[in-house]
Amino acid sequence: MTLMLASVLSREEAEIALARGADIIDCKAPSRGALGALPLTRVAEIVAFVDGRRPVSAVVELPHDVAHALGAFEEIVAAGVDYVKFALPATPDAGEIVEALAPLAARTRLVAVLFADLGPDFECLPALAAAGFHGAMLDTAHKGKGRLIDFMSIDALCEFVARCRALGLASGLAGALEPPDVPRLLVAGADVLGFRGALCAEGDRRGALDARATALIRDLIPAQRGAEAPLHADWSFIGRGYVEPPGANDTDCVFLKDYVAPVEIGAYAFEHGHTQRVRFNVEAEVTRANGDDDMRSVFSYDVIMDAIKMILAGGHIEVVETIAERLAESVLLHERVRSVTVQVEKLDVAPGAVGVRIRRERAHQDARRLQPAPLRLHAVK
Ligand SMILES: O=C[C@H](O)COP(=O)(O)O
Repeated sequence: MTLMLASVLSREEAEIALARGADIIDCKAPSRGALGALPLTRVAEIVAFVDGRRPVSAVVELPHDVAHALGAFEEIVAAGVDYVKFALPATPDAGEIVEALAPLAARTRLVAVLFADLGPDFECLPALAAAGFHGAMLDTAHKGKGRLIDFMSIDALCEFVARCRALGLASGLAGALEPPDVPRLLVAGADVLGFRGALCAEGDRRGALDARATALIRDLIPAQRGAEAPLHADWSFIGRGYVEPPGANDTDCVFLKDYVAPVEIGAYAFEHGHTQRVRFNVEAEVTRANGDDDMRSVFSYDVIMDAIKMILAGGHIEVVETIAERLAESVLLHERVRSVTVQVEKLDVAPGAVGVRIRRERAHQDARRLQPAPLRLHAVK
């Protein structure tokens, strides 16, 4: 299950985030950059207000020397937060910093933040796990220069999440995320998606938290609906519009037409080690949107393109049928999709095109039984 983290700068904003259903209240000073710390008194105020109703996280700005760093961490822990986040620099002394924080990690939940736009080194993940860190989060350092997804492909993000999971680390994704990013990122299966800008009026992270914007993000992330509802039941709601209006039976077609990508494909020896052009045509029959111009009620073609990219990122594939089956399977994970037709064509083996077209559908009730396994279509390196 993916939780929603909302970064707030005051008790008043914490109140909005709480009322709109954020799962984690994150204390942060957006005016101080990507990972700016709030004054301790403000953090303590937010902790007191939240009063155990949700976990609270807070940012520590890492001072230059380790001795002072430990002091800063101790102070924030004393303020009563449940998680402490800090930016782990991509510098040669990162290992030393992690080691120095190991004693603290034994008694508090530390989360190292890596910046996707500053060449993050995933090789630090095993060291974080060995030092007893709670988790690792990807964010962006330079706000206003792009979203997380601009700096890292969906398959790289899936790999980050999978590596964290394999090491027993919680994983988080953030970085100027916008509402349409949510259904795309849910596929990665991260433990947390973090937001600030998307929760503010006009998407301005330095502005005030906005209740409607916060509610939109909340609605796009499936929430646990009571103890009787198993977490995995929500997996089937991934995608824009996971809330299906009762009695909605009409369908429309969302399609991807003539999408051509270089693919390592072919069963012959001569087809290995290089790519050939493959054309994709996908038609998803989806429950009709309610026409209210609200992204919560539609299924996105982005999701189809992401699924293709993730499948191709897995490396060489022998036959077009495999791609078609995997693609149909991923598209059908989305509750709104009733059936899908996938056509995959190789363009470089004959004057025209050769390939396969398949149509797959699922019974409505089957969607509820889908497991929450993240869409990991290739081996974790
Ligand atoms: O920890 C999450 C963030 O505060 C992300 O902020 P942002 O959505 O403005 O990049």
